[in-house]
Amino acid sequence: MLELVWFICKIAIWILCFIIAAVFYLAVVKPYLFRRKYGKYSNVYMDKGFIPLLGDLIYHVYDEKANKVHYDHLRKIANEVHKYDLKVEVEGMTPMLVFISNKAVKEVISLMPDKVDKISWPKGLMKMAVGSFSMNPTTHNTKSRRKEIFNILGLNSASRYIPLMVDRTKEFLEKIRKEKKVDFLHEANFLTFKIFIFILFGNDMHHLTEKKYPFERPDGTIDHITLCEIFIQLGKDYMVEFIHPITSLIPPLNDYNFIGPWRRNNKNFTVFKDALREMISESKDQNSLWNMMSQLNQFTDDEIFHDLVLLMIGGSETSSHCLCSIFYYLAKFPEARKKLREELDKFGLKKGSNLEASIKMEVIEKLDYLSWVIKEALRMDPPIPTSFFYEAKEDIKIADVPIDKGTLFKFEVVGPHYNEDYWIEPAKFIPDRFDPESEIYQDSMKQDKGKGVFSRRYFGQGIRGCPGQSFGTLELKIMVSYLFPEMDYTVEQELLDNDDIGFGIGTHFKANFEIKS
Ligand code: HEM
Repeated sequence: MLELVWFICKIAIWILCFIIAAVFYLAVVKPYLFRRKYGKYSNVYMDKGFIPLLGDLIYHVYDEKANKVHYDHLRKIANEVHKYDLKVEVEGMTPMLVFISNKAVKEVISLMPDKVDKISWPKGLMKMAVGSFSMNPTTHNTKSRRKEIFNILGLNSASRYIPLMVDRTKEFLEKIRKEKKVDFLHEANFLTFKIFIFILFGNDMHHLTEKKYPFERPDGTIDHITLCEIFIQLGKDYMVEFIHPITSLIPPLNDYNFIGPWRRNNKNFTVFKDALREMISESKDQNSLWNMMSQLNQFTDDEIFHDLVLLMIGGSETSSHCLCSIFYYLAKFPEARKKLREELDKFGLKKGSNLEASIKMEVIEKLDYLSWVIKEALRMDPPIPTSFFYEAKEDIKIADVPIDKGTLFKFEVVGPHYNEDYWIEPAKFIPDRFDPESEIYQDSMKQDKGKGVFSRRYFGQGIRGCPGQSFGTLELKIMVSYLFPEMDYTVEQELLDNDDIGFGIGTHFKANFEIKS
C-alpha cells in the first residue's frame, strides 16, 4: 500500500516538474531565444527587457494605471521605433515580429497569401469570430465568402440602408436626450449593434432586440438582459480574458474554456448565438444579408452564420468606437467643429431641418470635410490599434531579415499615425491635413510627408485588410450628419484635459457626455 502511495507521489512530482519546466521554457527560454535571434539585426527594434508571462502586455497595464488609453505607449514611442523596419514583441508568452516600416509592410503584402497568411488564433474577442472567413487562411472558399458578402454590402447597393441608419440614429438621439448624462461609447455600441442586426437578420427584428436572455455574471448570478447588452458585455469580458496571464500561461484553458471566466464567457456566447439563430428562424425580410447570402446557394448555413457574427464584431464595434472619438475630438477642437458646421449648413443639414429627407447618397458623397474629420479621428485613435495575427508559411526575408517558417506576425497600426516623418504635428486633430487645397497638405507634400499609402493603417492592408471600409465610412458619415446638427452636448472636462485618452476597442475610459438637447 505504502509503495503504491509512494509511486503515485513520484508520478505527481514528475508531472509537476514537467509543468514547471514547460512553463519556464515557454515563458522565459522561448521568448529569450526569439529576442536573441532577431534582436541582433540593426533594423529590428527590441525593448531592453521583457517580463515573463505578460511580455509587452505589461505596457497596457502601465498605461491604464497612468490613466492613459491602453495603446498610448505605441503612440509615445512612434518616432523612436519608426526608424526600424521590424519590432520584436512578446505577447504574453508568445514571441512575434511586428511590421513597422512602410518598406516592411510593402514587402510582406507582396508575399501574401502564399508565403504569409492569416492564422486562426482565437484569443479574446476573436473567439467570437471562430468559424468565420477571417479566422481562416486565404483559400478559394474564404475569398469567395468575403467577396460575396461585401458585394452585397458594397457602396452601390449600400444606399438602401441609409433610411435604416437614419432611423436608428434618430431613435438613439431620443434615448440619450432623455438620459442626459450618458456613457456615449456605451450608447453608441447599442446604435451600431442595432443597425447591424437589422441589416444582417432583417428589419422585422425589433421585438427580438428587446427580448431578454439569461447572462451569467462573474459571481455566478444570472441576469436577464437584451441581446445587445450581452454583446457589449461579452466584448468587455473577452478583452479581460485576452490580457489575463492565464490565457497565455495555460493555453488549453483558453482554447477549451475549462474554468472560470473562460467557461462563463463561452456559456454566455452560446446564449448569444442561440438568440441569433432564433432571429434567423423568425426573419421574413428577403433583403436581410442572411437571406441574400443563403439565396446564393454557395455556402453552408454554418459558414454564413459565422461570417455574419464576424461582421457584427468587425463592423459594429469599430464604428461605434470611431463615432465616439469623432464627437470627442469635435468637442475638444473648436476649429474643426466650426468648419464641419459650415459644411453641413451649406448642404441644408441644420438643426430643426428635415434631416431624414436631406441625408441622401448624393449629399453624403459631397461632404468632404466630414470625410476628413473621420479620417483624422481614425488616424489619431484607430479602433483597432494593432492588426490580427499572421504567420510565415515558409522561410522568408523581410527588409533583409531572414525569418523562419512558423514565425508569427502582426502589423503595427497606431504607431505610424504618430510618426513625425509622415505627419506634421501628429498629436493635433487637423482634418485639413487631408484637404489637397489646404496649407498643411501642401506643406506636408513639400516636406515629403504623408505620401506613403502605408502611413495610414487604420483599415489594415493587403488582401486581408478591412473589406468594410466603404461601408463603415458611409455609416459614420450618416450617423454624424444626423447627430452633429441635432445634438448639443458637452464632454466631461477631465476627459477633454487628458491628451492621452483614446476610445479604441478595449479602452477603459468611459465617454462621459452630457446631452443638453
Ligand atoms: C469603421 C471603422 C473600421 C475600422 C477602423 C476597421 C479596421 C479594420 C482593421 C484594422 C482590420 C484588420 C486588418 C488586418 O488584420 O490586417 C479589419 C478587418 C476586418 N474588418 Fe474592418 N474596420 C472598420 C469597419 C468595418 C465594417 C463596417 C465592417 C463590416 C461591414 C468590417 C469588417 C471587417 C472584416 C470582416 C475584417 C476581417 C477581414 C479578413 O480577415 O479578411 N470592418 N478592419
